Amino acid sequence: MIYTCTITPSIDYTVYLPEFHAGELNRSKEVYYYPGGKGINVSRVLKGLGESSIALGFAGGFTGKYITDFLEQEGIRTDFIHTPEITRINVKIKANEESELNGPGPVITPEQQEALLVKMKTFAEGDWFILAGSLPSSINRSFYLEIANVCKQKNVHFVLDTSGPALKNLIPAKPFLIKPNQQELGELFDTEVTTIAEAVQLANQLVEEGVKHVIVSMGGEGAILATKDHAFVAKAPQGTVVNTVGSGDSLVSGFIASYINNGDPVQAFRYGVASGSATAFQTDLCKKEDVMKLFTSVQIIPFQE
Ligand SMILES: Nc1ncnc2c1ncn2[C@@H]1O[C@H](COP(=O)(O)OP(=O)(O)OP(=O)(O)O)[C@@H](O)[C@H]1O
Ligand SMILES: O=P(O)(O)OC[C@@]1(O)O[C@H](CO)[C@@H](O)[C@@H]1O
Repeated sequence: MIYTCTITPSIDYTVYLPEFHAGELNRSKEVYYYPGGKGINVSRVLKGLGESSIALGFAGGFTGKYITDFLEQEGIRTDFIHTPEITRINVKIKANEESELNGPGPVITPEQQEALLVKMKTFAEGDWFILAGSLPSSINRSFYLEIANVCKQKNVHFVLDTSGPALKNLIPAKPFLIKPNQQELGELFDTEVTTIAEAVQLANQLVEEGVKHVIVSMGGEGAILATKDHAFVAKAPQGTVVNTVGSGDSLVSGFIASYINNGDPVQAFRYGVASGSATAFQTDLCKKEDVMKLFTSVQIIPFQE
């Protein structure tokens, strides 16, 4: 079974308008209310790619109920721990440029943290656990290490898509896959990543530290994949960008959906990049038919200095 875990879910209130003027009243004729948060996006994309998952994490209030109902209507199983706080609403403005306004995550009590660990006790060998999205610093870092430890003890594939200190602290847990974007990779090493060669060099360092697969997503440029055996560069397909929110999550989902069926990281990488771009080219997250249309146009080449 694949479990996704979103500690800080959201409703993504996405507003389209031709131009956005800060400091003025802006009116939009096209808005969407999608369940969001990186793990939840992964569950939704997996479903669209024909794979089932169970969405774990913390949700509360009317917004938490909206998310739960939405996912269940899409046929996605949920097992959220309820918070007294309402789940945040993140605002995404799609105008001449993309702007985002994300709220803070909830306070998670020690009892609620324990409740998540109890759910993890039922995991079986070979399962997948995808911890994705921001990890509030109000939660002690030892909790995240404990989560990673449960995965290790149970031989569960641990996939991590987060950023900042939480990402840094969990590298020693040797995840199966991490997917920083270019900026997040730079933050991890306290530098700025401007070229593919720099991204590959830093990704290789993470592989040396024990991460099995490092994918660095680079928006419209594509992505790179580093493993202990090789490094590949993928060029993203061309298309009209509509909404890139969730494209990184789609890359992760596509990689996993393919890998669990063929165990081939390069094929999985191609499918992942096609999934990321398929999402970038539409308002909602991608489905299998969108990905298949782009799959063959993703160019993958071995990295050369
Ligand atoms: N402008 C674009 N054109 C084509 N493909 C894109 C574009 N932007 C993103 N993608 C696709 O989506 C993948 C992930 O994009 P990106 O690097 O923006 O992820 P991210 O920053 O993690 O996104 P998010 O946090 O919103 O999910 C890219 O590797 C690429 O395949
Ligand atoms: O605040 P976080 O947890 O870093 O990111 C949350 C978020 O921006 O990420 C997803 C896209 O990847 C959106 O659905 C959601 O609003």
